[in-house]
Amino acid sequence: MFFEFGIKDFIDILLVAFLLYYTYKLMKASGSINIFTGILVFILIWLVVSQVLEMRLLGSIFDKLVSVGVLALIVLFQDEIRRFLLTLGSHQRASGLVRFLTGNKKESLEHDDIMPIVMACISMSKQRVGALIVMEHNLPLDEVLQSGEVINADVNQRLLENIFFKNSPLHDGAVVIGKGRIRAAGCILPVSHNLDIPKELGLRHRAAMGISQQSDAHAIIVSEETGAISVAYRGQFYLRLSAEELESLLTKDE
Ligand SMILES: Nc1ncnc2c1ncn2[C@@H]1O[C@H](COP(=O)(O)OP(=O)(O)OP(=O)(O)O)[C@@H](O)[C@H]1O
Repeated sequence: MFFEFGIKDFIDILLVAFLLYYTYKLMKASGSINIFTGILVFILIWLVVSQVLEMRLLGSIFDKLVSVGVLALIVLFQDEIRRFLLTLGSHQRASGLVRFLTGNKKESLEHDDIMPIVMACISMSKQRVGALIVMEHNLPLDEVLQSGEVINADVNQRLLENIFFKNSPLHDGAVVIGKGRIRAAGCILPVSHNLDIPKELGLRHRAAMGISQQSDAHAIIVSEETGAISVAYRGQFYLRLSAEELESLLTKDE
């Protein structure tokens, strides 16, 4: 019997390799790399038992475990799956196509809206005022918005500084900016449990990382301790940014 290997098989293998690599990257970002290794080992044992050794009893037990396991994995990794689909959907070309088909305009901040945010961060950094600002893009952050107080005001440097001023009742939590407006303050973000985050970065940074892993938002952090300005975006930190770096990161059209 000849083993035929065509272009379709090549694409098949390439897609599986891509899927595995992407799953690995997502799991690494969310700190669940050991679970990924465990699943791979389990699949390997399952294949050997049922396909190579053809052990029917053990094979059928493993088959049952796999069908239940798929459901368990969906529940366990709902955030990662959501992020994977989001990344696919918010890829520049894909979202461009969706906007073209639905006739929606891109909801991003204009350069004029970004400057007050950059200026506010620079000013707060100099005064060692801690801040956490989330910039909503294509994925709506309704749950996060509901956890805070509605503001619905123009993006304004002095208002941002006022919100994060130490004695302000709304200084705790995050400000969410979206659709060209300061939408809410005092918002609670999901905290990332990624074990790779350096120990010196506390809860403010973990909260920024959390929302960047679950959405396409930029999360800007001004450290109260060091005054450093950092951004979490798509599960990655950009630490100790200058004003120019912050501006270019926020205006970059992904
Ligand atoms: N889940 C969360 N959602 C929104 N804001 C949060 C969350 N967790 C913490 N914060 C904010 O972060 C503040 C605590 O920051 P903490 O000192 O732990 O962080 P940090 O990353 O070390 O930052 P800093 O360098 O400013 O100290 C809280 O007062 C609160 O305003």
